[in-house]
Amino acid sequence: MTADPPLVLDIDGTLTRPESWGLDPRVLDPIRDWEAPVVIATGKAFPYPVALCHFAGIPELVVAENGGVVYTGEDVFFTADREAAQAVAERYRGAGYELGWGAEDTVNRWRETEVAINLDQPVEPLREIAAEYGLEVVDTGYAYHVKDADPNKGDGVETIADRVGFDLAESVAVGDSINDVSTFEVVDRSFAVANADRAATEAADEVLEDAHADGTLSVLERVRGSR
Ligand SMILES: O=C(O)COP(=O)(O)O
Ligand SMILES: [Mg+2]
Repeated sequence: MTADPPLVLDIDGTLTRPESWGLDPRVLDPIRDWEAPVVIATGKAFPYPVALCHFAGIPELVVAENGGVVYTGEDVFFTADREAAQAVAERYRGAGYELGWGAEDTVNRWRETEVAINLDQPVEPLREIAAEYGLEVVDTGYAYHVKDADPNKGDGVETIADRVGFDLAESVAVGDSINDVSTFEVVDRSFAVANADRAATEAADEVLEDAHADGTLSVLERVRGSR
């Protein structure tokens, strides 16, 4: 019982501060010092988790766009096509709605396999249009994601574990929302932070007492050296 277990970490709601955007900087040191692979698995567009790894000083092992983009540190895999999601976004705009991120839209600017819509925009028309294109709308609590139903974070994590050569049966995942359920299913031990939504809470092996980064830091403390 000396090695650290590999980690699969979500970003929003999991590495962030309560009630605001933004990383909790206390997570950076334990992640950097972790003596096993750390996979960042997020709904955010590819550059965001890559930048997080870069600034944390860890290898870039990344599942972005809810599994649509997977980076093993050597190869990038795209598991979905943005075309249909883009068509849904255009129809939604044509019906008089907005994606809700302003003119330059850095939320979608580098997004390659799905489209994200601000939670302050009406979701029902979005769901109706997405259904016409055979796509789903996933509400992460941070954005509505219009995406292919097939790719998910868990599949992406499996691809990375396979390529990097670590054992998911020894790994730990922490997350906060429905888009983390698939990662919970592929690891040994899964934890939902206290602010997690119902889907994540029900799927996790354990629901933490602490919320956001406090919850994640408590897991890191607990599982360090536990493999
Ligand atoms: O992009 C989102 O909506 C949520 O991102 P997350 O998967 O890192 O929590
Ligand atoms: Mg999240």
